[in-house]
Amino acid sequence: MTNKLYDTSLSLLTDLYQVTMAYGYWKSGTAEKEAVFNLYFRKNPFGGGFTVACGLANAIGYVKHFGFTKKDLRYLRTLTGSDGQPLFEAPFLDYLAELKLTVDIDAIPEGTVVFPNEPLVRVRGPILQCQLLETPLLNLINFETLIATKAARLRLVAESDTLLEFGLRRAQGVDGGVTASRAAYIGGCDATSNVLAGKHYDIPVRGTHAHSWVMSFDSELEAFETYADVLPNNVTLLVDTYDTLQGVRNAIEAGHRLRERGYRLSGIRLDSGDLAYLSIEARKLLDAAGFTDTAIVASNDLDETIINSLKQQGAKITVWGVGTKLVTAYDQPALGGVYKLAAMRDADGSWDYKIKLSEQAIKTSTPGIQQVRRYRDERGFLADMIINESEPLPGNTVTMIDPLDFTKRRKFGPAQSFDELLVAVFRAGKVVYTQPDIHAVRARVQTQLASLHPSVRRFVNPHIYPVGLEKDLHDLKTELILKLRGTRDADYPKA
Ligand SMILES: Nc1ncnc2c1ncn2[C@@H]1O[C@H](COP(=O)(O)OP(=O)(O)OP(=O)(O)O)[C@@H](O)[C@H]1O
Ligand SMILES: O=P(O)(O)OC[C@H]1O[C@H](OP(=O)(O)OP(=O)(O)O)[C@H](O)[C@@H]1O
Ligand SMILES: O=C(O)c1cccnc1
Repeated sequence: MTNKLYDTSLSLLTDLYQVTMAYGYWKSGTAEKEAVFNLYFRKNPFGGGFTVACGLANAIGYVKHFGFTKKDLRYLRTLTGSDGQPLFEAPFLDYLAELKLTVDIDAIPEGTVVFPNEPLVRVRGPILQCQLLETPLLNLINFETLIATKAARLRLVAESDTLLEFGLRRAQGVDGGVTASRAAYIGGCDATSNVLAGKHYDIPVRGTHAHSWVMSFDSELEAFETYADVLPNNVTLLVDTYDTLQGVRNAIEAGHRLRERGYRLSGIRLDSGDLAYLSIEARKLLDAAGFTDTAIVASNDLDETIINSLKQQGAKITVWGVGTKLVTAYDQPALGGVYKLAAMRDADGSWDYKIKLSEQAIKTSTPGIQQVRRYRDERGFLADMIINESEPLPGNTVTMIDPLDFTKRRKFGPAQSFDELLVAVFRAGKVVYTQPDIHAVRARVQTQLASLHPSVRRFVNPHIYPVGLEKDLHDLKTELILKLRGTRDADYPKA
């Protein structure tokens, strides 16, 4: 179910600085040094309280097919520096020609709800290889995670209504369209209008017709009757080309003829005007004519806020077509996922933990070979604790510390149930993970959302789901910060 686009090597789908750093590691003899990087984001998108992990399937496809082709290397050979001389020596390009990834990758499965600062993907292996994967992994995970989260928000407001993704025409290019359709389906859409995405990803495809169909006939009624004649088993008529309520009457007339032929008028679509008022009036007309099972579809720059408002206004819409604002993540066009070095193996075999300092505490990275423990009870998820997998935990009872306020702590005893979220995906460069099919991933999103407290799911000032660091990891991070800042203050409040 991965995009066929990734079935060929896309090793040059990276930033130049990854290749120049790779050259630097190779040239300075550190290419094989073992490193660990974590991919995470710092803020839930759309001002929400949760995020839906997505994009792993395509990331697996990318890593699986990684390798520099002769053509890639021929291109790299042409690159020059400021003195006009080649950037890369020939032996480095020979090294890339032979390069086979040997990394271990652990990741949180697609469809899992995730929160800021949790590693969604952890890459461990020779630093040169980890470095080359930074940009493509961020590209693949950031976008699909963003769109799946947007779709999950739409699903929450649409409740049991049908949600159709109509975004291809407004999407950010070809892959932006195809990949958005996949993530939108996983997040909770029921179908897409995007036929290529349907074929690639086994997503149901659905659709109505455009204004051009109506405009190409002398009358709207003739357009509707012809459409019903040629596609009697797929009749949802767009009624707003000239006068919406007159359009509904014409649809009803076409619907009567359809009925006589043993078919049904599946729906009408509203695409302009006051969708609450028009849907209520259309519903009355349809019901009075006996078309009680004809659905009212609405489209026109919809998003979760407008759908929510329309529902509160009593709109009689049960099918929502959402395009632009879904596939472009209109109100937040990027997820700010980052990929940070968290540890390097020393010559003596021990880990040298790494952090990136920042003036803002939230932006200081966390060291360690991170795993996420999600504590839960029978009602749902309680809290997520990031642990350092490479160090033994202090005992049966573990303490979780809020990374932004070390006085906020929580203890979890041995009886408390938890799941470890990151699972093995690659070992020594080989896939060891069985990707669930897209429908199972989509279903997972809904069970995960149901395990979140409603206060975390709400859109306005959502409750912040607790994510903390295990105490030893917190202490390690504090010590590294102090060391890097050159502070040796014994009085510094140690957790
Ligand atoms: N009752 C309503 N409450 C809140 N928002 C609505 C309601 N009805 C429609 N909308 C939304 O308001 C916006 C209206 O868009 P716009 O100004 O383009 O008007 P329009 O009716 O589509 O006009 P046009 O005929 O030019 O397409 C759309 O995003 C639409 O989804
Ligand atoms: O509004 P969105 O959420 O992006 O949903 C997709 C839009 O694309 C179509 O409009 P368009 O004017 O392109 O073509 P049409 O003639 O089929 O309406 C459709 O009617 C929707 O309004
Ligand atoms: O099928 C539809 O109604 C449709 C498809 C794409 C964009 N807008 C509407």
